Amino acid sequence: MARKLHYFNVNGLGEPIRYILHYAGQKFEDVQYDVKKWPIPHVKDFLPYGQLPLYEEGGKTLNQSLAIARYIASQVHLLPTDAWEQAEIDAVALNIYDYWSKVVTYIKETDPVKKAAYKKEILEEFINFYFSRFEKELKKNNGFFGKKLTWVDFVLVGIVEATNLFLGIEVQKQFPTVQTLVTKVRSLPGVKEYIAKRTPYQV
Ligand SMILES: N[C@@H](CCC(=O)N[C@@H](CS)C(=O)NCC(=O)O)C(=O)O
Repeated sequence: MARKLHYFNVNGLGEPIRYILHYAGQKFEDVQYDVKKWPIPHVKDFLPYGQLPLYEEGGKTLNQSLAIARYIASQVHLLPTDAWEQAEIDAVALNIYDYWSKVVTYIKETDPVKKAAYKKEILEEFINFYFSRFEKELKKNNGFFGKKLTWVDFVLVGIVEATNLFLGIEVQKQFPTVQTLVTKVRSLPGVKEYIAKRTPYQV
């Protein structure tokens, strides 16, 4: 079945989906758009909500990064089968995205004074608030958010990498269990080879 993932040539919301597809050994076309040339009118107009990522499979399309990651996970045994466990994993994904929304506010801010203030707030408050909770949840489960590796572990690693890219830090260094998860996911078969081959991202 033909699969295509449309996303930017950066490490953002589409990257964990790439990781999951590579880990699961799913063949897909990785369609990358140059973020520096965005918006590309004929692409933007083709997107249902004007945003990436977009996933295509068998002639159908799906937007929203979490819906895409979760759907692919369901096909490749990275989604728990128990409904309660699924809901717990969904909650983790939404908590991670609540954190990410703070960083997005910073990325989008154009006023330099406000931007500096947002950065300070993220570095001094939000990272600690969210990542200390991620640490706690990972510790409960032997280093994963669920009973074993699930799609949301990939989502956290993607958001850690995006944080590092946009804020110029290495956020995982302050949180040892998150750091272990990052190392584990980045070393998975398929993911490791993909990371070694990809062009380093810049913003
Ligand atoms: N909630 C959406 C957010 C998608 C989103 O923010 N995409 C950004 C890139 S990470 C985008 O397309 N930005 C370009 C634009 O809005 O024109 C998701 O999770 O997929």
